[in-house]
Amino acid sequence: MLGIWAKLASSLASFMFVWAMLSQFIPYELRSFIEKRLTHFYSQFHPYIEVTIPEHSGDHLKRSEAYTAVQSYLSSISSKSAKRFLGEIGRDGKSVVLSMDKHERVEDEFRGVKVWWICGKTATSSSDKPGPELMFYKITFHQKNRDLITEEYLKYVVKQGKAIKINNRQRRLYTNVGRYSTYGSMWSGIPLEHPATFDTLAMESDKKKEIMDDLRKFSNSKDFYKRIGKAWKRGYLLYGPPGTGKSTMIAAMANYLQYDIFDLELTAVKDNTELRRLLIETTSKSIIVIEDIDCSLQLTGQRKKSKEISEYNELGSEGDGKKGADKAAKAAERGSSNVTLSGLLNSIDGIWSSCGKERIIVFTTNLVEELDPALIRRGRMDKHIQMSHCSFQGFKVLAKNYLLVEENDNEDYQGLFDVINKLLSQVKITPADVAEILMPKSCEDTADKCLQKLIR
Ligand SMILES: Nc1ncnc2c1ncn2[C@@H]1O[C@H](COP(=O)(O)OP(=O)(O)OP(=O)(O)O)[C@@H](O)[C@H]1O
Repeated sequence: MLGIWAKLASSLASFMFVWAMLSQFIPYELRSFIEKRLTHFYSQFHPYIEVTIPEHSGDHLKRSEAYTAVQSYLSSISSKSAKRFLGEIGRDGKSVVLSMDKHERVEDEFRGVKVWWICGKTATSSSDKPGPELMFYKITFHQKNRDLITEEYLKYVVKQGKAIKINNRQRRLYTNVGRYSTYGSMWSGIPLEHPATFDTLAMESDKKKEIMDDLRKFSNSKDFYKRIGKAWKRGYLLYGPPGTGKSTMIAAMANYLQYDIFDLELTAVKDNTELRRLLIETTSKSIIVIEDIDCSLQLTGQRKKSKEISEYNELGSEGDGKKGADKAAKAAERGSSNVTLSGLLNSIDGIWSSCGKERIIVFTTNLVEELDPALIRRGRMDKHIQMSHCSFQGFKVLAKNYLLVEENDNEDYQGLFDVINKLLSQVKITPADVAEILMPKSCEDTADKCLQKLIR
């Protein structure tokens, strides 16, 4: 029996070899006609089904989403079973990204059912001559598993592949530059490499957990938003004194969800039309940030503006002088932008209701009570988060970040931590100030000394 199969296999191999040699001399149209007929003939007796996922679907020049998702999925599983790889340097310039080599076969298993993937190239045809070669992935499986594979496995592959792609992609921080770039965009992007995470954020742990749960729930709620007929968006208002970690929180949010950040500088936006265009250009899975919204908009005219300038100048003289002065300058400058409150509200509501992509918008402010209620009403800014002065829990996070010490590491620290705990309940100090004091400035600055300095 084995002998018959061996003979069959060897004749098939010889046939394939001869065909490969001969086919080079056969005109393209005739060759593809014969190949189609042979494939049809072969499929009559073959109990396996093949599904091809081409690089491009239809006339689109962009790679199809299914193709790139399959590619990411297969790169992740092929490291286990493929024998040959194509290696490429990743976008970060350091990591090596492996993908399947041409004609490499990769086996996968789904609920006990085996499938085989192959990566190949095919020549496209235009009316008179062969077109460029295009890549494809082909999956082969037994026909008895048709429903499982086409209805469940392929969806699973695309979902997994998209998640892998998002995790691997280099996230970016975009700012609006006030003019068009060479690509015709008003946004200019750089890699987002802010290291802040919720672990390093000084804040009470239950408050952190509540925000993380809210973010996760939002990003997993595509179907929910579709069902209730609302745009897939969520607004956060972060308010509190300067130096309490509002910008740090935004970076932690982006790192947690693997989103890009679009930092919108409203004072650089000419008018409402330009604002609308900027918002339309933002991509899915992004956080649109308007920092210091109170300084960015012409809310109630000149009188208010001059009041703000003096308030920020006072803020500047209290502590973080540069920031206070910056904000005063911003408040003075904003008269040059013609963006109006109603323009902002219409742009935000308009863009979000018309596209099905997930977006978070964050406003930050030091003066929440000054904001127009329409701007921050629930439904627009769904979650209001107060960033407050440093609590004992927040201090413990900073001590761990900056000095690598914890309360019960030894008795000395325990004593110092107790004093700090008591002091923090009486003194208002921002996490930024605590961080600055805890930061060792020389080799002599031991953890003990930095903690003593904070107490003083
Ligand atoms: N809650 C925090 N957790 C960890 N680090 C913090 C926190 N708050 C402030 N810091 C530190 O202080 C610096 C300034 O903080 P950040 O810019 O996030 O404050 P902010 O509230 O956005 O200030 P502003 O309102 O002036 O923009 C940060 O670089 C960070 O090192």
